[in-house]
Amino acid sequence: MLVLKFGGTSVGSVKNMTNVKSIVSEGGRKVVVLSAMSGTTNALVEISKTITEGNSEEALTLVETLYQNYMVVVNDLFSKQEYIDESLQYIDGVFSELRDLTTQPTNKLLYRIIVSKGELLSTFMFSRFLQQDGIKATLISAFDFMRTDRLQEPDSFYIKQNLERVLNDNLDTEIFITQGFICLDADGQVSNLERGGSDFTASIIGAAVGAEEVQIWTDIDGFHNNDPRFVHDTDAISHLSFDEAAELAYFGAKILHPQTVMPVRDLKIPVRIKNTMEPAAHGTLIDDSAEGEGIKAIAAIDGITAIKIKSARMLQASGFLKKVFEIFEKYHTSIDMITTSEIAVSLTIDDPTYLKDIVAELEEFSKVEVDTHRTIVCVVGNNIVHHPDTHKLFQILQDINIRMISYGGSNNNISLLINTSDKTETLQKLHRYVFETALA
Ligand SMILES: Nc1ncnc2c1ncn2[C@@H]1O[C@H](COP(=O)(O)OP(=O)(O)O)[C@@H](O)[C@H]1O
Ligand SMILES: N[C@@H](CC(=O)OP(=O)(O)O)C(=O)O
Repeated sequence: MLVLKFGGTSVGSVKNMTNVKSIVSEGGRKVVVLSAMSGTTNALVEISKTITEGNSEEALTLVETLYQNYMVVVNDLFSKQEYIDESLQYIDGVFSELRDLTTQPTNKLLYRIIVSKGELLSTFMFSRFLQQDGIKATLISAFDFMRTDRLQEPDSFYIKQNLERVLNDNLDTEIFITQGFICLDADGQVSNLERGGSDFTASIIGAAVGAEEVQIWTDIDGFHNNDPRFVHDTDAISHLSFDEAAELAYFGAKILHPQTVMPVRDLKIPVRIKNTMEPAAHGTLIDDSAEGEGIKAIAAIDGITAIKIKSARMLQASGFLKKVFEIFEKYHTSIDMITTSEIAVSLTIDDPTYLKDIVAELEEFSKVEVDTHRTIVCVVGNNIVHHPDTHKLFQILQDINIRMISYGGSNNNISLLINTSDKTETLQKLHRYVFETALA
């Protein structure tokens, strides 16, 4: 069994959906996980935000604009009248629900119901697109098996049991199509795996069915050695270990959802990143073997807040860090980077939801400084901490104001905290140096 996930761009046009059709119609039994058509989830988030702001008239206008886009897609996608009629009926149902929702009182559930519609629309239309060509494909609802527990983690036992049941109900099916991103929560309410979560859906399914491989099909020829949105001349990496891929994804490589590697790592199920527009390209293989020395890739994550906690009480006192960490734990806020001196500790968080509460509690026993708009740049490679030339990175960045350095936490990762305004320059300088010297 294979699991293939196609992202927003891959299902974002008739041309790309035609590529996806030819990719999925080859080979054996598979589960195909689809995202919403590109732009749809953003539009749904905007609709939900507009409703929350109390502007239901504007929300209705946004719903109508999106509806018109789908009318065009149906006309382009289908040639046979029965498929046009069936799709129009489905789309009309979804959009009449969205119109009703524009006047409902807002809450988290309303948002989740609204954003779930993108994947429901794309999977419905793609399954009918295959059927129009006589390709047998069964649409299965993620709501029938994909569920999170009280800690909002995937409920792997529930998922395995229910997915097996759904697959066994359709023993003669070769191609299953399902929605990425969406799921039910522990109370059985509509929920999701957070933005970009379809990759995570694919690896959760891969683990549940014991897949041979999980394939992430996207709009680029693999995991690149730097962020192509900020640096020219980046190259696809042919191989990454699970650890390397996880670090890069966690520290901002948008191509992979940060949690994707988690469900498959222990089961040693490889993840392959492929380009829907260029299926013959090698792509990137992610598995449990580490190979080569030197820097493999650079990534950056914005929206980081740095917190410096200074206290005379820290001097030669044990238990100070415990006290600090307990506050972050209390507010379910995870810490990304940390450096300490004898009288101060600096750390970073990427979720500032509870920043005010955290600072208030820290100020009860220390002096606190907060810096927002920071970026973590992360350099990843096999055993780079021990590479004799690694220190030269800091010479290259002598004009950049580096606020924190994390070196030696793992052998494979060096992280630097910089001002977000210096991000592009930092990525470009590192790229030029690293990939044109012996460090690569
Ligand atoms: N290191 C990287 N390698 C490849 N792509 C990257 C990297 N960092 C950022 N990206 C961006 O990620 C995009 C693909 O991710 P995403 O938009 O989530 O795809 P999809 O819609 O297929 O899920 C690429 O088009 C590229 O601009
Ligand atoms: N549609 C969702 C889930 C997703 O994973 O999308 P994509 O695969 O296009 O990044 C989102 O936009 O967040």
